[in-house]
Amino acid sequence: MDANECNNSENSTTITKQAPSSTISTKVVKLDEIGILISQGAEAKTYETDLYGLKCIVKERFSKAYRHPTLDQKISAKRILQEVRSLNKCKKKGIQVPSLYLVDIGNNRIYMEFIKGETVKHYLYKNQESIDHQDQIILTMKELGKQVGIIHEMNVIHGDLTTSNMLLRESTLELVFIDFGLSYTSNSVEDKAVDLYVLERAFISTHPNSEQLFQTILSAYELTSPSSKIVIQKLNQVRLRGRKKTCFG
Ligand SMILES: Nc1ncnc2c1ncn2[C@@H]1O[C@H](COP(=O)(O)OP(=O)(O)OP(=O)(O)O)[C@@H](O)[C@H]1O
Repeated sequence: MDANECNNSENSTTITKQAPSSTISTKVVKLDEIGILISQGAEAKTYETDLYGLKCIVKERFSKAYRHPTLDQKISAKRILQEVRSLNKCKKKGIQVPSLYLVDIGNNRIYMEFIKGETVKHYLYKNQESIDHQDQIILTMKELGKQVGIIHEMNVIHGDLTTSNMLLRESTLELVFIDFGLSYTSNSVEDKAVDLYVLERAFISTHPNSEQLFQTILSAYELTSPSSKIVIQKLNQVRLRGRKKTCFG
């Protein structure tokens, strides 16, 4: 496969330089032929496939016809590298994210661990009203707040914190963060507060009566570091701005 190999042991990722062109095949394997399309977003298609016998997920960014091809390739490569960087930083800190198997910049693809489980969105839809699941839901919300706090402490902004971008591993019910395609590095309190605001809006718009759940997330977030208190104060300002926008357009 024509790829830049990404060796993701627990602590390191190396993207190796491409082999001399005489030694590699130029045939690009079409993912439609070898995988099952499981999702198509605005920028990428996600497939489930098999890599040397290992079930995996491949995320392929597709080109945008309205962008100049060279610029398009640059933007795609930048986003892929940013996603890879964020995944690695999180992995190193012990945050549950899919392990990286291969990065294929030439074909705008990332191959990663397939997480067997369901999205937090689906889990809450099914169980939010069930008395039997309340303890597990609260545990998951506390874990969510703590993990986002650690992610922010590393100055990683996820960029798309929604309950669709968190999976619960079937075997352990561990929370796994996915989709770092819009992530970036920033130490700005404002950026972290906006990340939380996106999560809050996602909760309010997707899960009815979830104010208490979000409060549980914030309480756990607040405990992660001294600076997280400041982020929550900023969140109040971001909320006010959001309301003004909704009221006055
Ligand atoms: N590592 C994984 N293991 C299992 N399923 C995954 C994995 N990564 C992604 N998925 C599934 O594929 C879907 C889309 O993945 P992802 O969110 O990364 O792509 P996207 O194109 O950026 O999507 P979106 O348009 O929702 O932002 C997820 O909602 C999830 O159901």
